[in-house]
Amino acid sequence: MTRIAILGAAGRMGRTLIRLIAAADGLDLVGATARPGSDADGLDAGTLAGCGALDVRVTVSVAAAIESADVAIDFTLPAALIGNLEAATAAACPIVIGTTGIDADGNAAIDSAAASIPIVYAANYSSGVTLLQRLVRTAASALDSDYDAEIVESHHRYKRDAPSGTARALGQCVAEGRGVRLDEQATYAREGLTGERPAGAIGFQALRGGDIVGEHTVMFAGDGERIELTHRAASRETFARGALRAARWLTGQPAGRYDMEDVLGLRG
Ligand SMILES: NC(=O)C1=CN([C@@H]2O[C@H](COP(=O)(O)OP(=O)(O)OC[C@H]3O[C@@H](n4cnc5c(N)ncnc54)[C@H](OP(=O)(O)O)[C@@H]3O)[C@@H](O)[C@H]2O)C=CC1
Ligand SMILES: O=C(O)C1=N[C@H](C(=O)O)C[C@H](O)C1
Repeated sequence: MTRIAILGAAGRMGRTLIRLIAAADGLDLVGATARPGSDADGLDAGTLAGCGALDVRVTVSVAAAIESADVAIDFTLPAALIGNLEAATAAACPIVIGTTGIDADGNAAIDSAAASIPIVYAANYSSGVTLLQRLVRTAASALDSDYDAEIVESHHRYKRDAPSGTARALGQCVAEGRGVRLDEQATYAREGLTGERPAGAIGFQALRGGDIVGEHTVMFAGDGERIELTHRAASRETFARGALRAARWLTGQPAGRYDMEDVLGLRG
């Protein structure tokens, strides 16, 4: 039995994860957190998620939520990440992180915590996007920079960060395939008298609307042809199933920072 604590239990992903844990064999929900001041504090986590009471109270204390957990799963907001990492490190609790919009300090905090506990971080836990990242790296290394790279992502109206973490990760794959630095080539959105497109730019466009779960296209536009690699998620369960797979896998790993390629055994 893998005992799991969900950090961010009141969110769209948190509730999806709780429902899947409740329905799964071999998984047990033992803790759940909400933002301090949240109406969800003190509620039964299963009732909150809409799958019936699970006898697990939502708390604002990360330490209490992870006390008896084999692994924590974090789908919160960037502002919560450092505190969650500190609590996981203090409790020696492995953690799967799905939160996006993390800045350089947050990223450094993950690296630092990974020196003492095992951590999986992925901007997208779907198997399809994990494969897409490989395809994009391959395409970018095969095509010269006359093929302009543009990344277009679409998400629901509630999403708070842009471009998506997945879009940034795909941009990183283009940069790696080309052997360049993303921070030197990235162009975010366009407006006004922009001038001609700089050679080698990696463009990002973010669309927001309705209930779109998450769609990403990487376009390589050349003269006379273009290649488009697209992934469309139709359900949040796709991400949640991947995160649960990562959680099961992580409990057997030594301290270190891992991603979905490690979880899926795709590393050469
Ligand atoms: N890696 C992946 O595969 C995926 C990543 N994501 C990412 O996961 C994150 C969450 O997405 P989603 O569930 O849609 O967003 P939501 O806004 O629905 O959920 C985030 C939840 O975290 C809560 N929260 C904020 N601060 C804390 C805290 N300190 N402790 C506990 N809970 C806290 C929020 O509470 P409140 O609303 O009260 O502020 C909210 O309930 C986003 O960064 C998103 O981009 C999403 C899908 C897939
Ligand atoms: O906020 C979301 O919903 C999603 N966020 C992740 C991201 O920023 O890439 C993954 C997925 O696209 C859904």
